[in-house]
Amino acid sequence: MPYHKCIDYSLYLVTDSTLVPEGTTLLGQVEKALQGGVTIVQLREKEMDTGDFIALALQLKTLTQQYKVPLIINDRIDVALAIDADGVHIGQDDMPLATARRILGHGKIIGVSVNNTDETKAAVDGGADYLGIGAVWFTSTKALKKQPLGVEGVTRILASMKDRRIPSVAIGGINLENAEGLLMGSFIEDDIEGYPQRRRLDGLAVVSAIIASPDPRITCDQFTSILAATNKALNIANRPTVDHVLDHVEIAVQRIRDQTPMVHHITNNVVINDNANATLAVGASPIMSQNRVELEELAAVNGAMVLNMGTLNDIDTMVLAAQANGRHGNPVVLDPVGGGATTFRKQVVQRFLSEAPLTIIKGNGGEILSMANRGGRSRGVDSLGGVDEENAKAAVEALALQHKCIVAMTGPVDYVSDGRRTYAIDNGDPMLVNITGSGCMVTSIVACFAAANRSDYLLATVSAILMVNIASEVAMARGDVRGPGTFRSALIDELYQTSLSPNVLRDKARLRLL
Ligand SMILES: Cc1ncc(COP(=O)(O)OP(=O)(O)O)c(N)n1
Ligand SMILES: Cc1nc(C(=O)O)sc1CCOP(=O)(O)O
Repeated sequence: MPYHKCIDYSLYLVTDSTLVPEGTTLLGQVEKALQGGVTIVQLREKEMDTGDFIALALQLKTLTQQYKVPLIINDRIDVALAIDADGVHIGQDDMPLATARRILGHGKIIGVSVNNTDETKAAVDGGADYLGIGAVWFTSTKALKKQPLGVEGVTRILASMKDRRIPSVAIGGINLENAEGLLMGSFIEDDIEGYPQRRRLDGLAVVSAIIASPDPRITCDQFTSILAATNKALNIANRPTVDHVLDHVEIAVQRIRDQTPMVHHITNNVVINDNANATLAVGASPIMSQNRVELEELAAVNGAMVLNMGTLNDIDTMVLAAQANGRHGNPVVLDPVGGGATTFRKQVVQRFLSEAPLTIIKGNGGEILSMANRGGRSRGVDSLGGVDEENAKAAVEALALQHKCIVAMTGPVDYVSDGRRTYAIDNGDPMLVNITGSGCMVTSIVACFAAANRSDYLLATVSAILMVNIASEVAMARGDVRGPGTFRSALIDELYQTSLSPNVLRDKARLRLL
């Protein structure tokens, strides 16, 4: 099953088949590393013929998919395309980033090697998904063209991404002895335009210390413990700041408009027209088919899938459609409408959780609390009663960790989490509760953002919810809005591509990192 989740760069294995110990194989070493907690794998083969490279990459893809870990291909975009890998890593002497992006599109991860602040700026401005900062230290794995950076040089590069930060891993000479010093030593804290910024490496990229280890599982266990201990010591866990998220909203909106992803909805009869219009308004393309015959074909061209439980007709088709989208690597968004209201609906939710590859679950307070077994009252499809922040945070985090997906709980305050990072969004006009299906509209827009922003589904979800909420505030402030009827039309207007500029979003956003 393809990878659907947020990218965890924390323990990044870069392979080298020339370094595997005698009596072992590359695939065997990678499997042990995966068992030990590697979170992302890059296939790096410098001397292999294309045919052999593709054959090995396919085998590795089968393996990484079993562990739900993304597979990146070093340098070779042709190989990445041939095996439909999750992305590529390119160096300064490889294909230019803009060309790679044009070929691969925005659905794939592109990492770029950087060794100084100019390269860093160019990679960030050029739309890289992550940076490989190196070399930190001398290494016998590769002949270096530039002087190693040391911890100080890595820190300088991290600090240079002052107001635009993208995930960053360090590479070169990293082992169990120096990893902690690197993570602790390159941590920086500063204050940018009133926002406290904490920055640290998002991960360690390691070749020889893992691939040449007599037991990669134990080695990776030890790296994982070091990463956890430093996270605890620094009291952070790869949490992008509010400022970074706001930067991302601008990019995320633009990506939908550039890509016009198709979003397949199996949604409820009450909201189908509004869902389609909201999808169109943000720049995506809706298709509302419920017909099983065409679902595989649709999944091949879709950008994302919405499963909305409101009127629940053909549940088998919903599961099959989600699975088809999963096979094609499309994010699947579940809206468990009324999920806690009846025994039947609770059973359907359980079926989706076990059989559908869910990327994002978006529900109201009652639905999410019910799924997290923390109470949750519903009347029909409406949520009853308020949810205090502590309980909301605990519920979204627990559910996200349990199901390895993004969870969003919408209400007067919206909470979005991947289990490690949780955001609260205080925007949104109260008039939203007076139009039926406003929550379903949010789900459609979450799917649009997820379709076009696959490298970080948490940020995609936060961006989507912010956009709808701010659009509701802008709509309500208009002189021509007199009640729910005019508000509904105004909301679609404000979601429409040209009306809600990134600057308006940035000015109005009330977002908190919990
Ligand atoms: C995560 C990561 N960072 C840096 C590199 C180095 O890539 P590149 O500069 O292309 O050099 P080669 O790997 O091709 O020798 C990397 N591979 N991975
Ligand atoms: C592949 C690679 N790239 C580097 C860079 O500086 O960009 S250093 C490097 C090799 C890292 O190997 P090891 O973990 O065995 O030291």
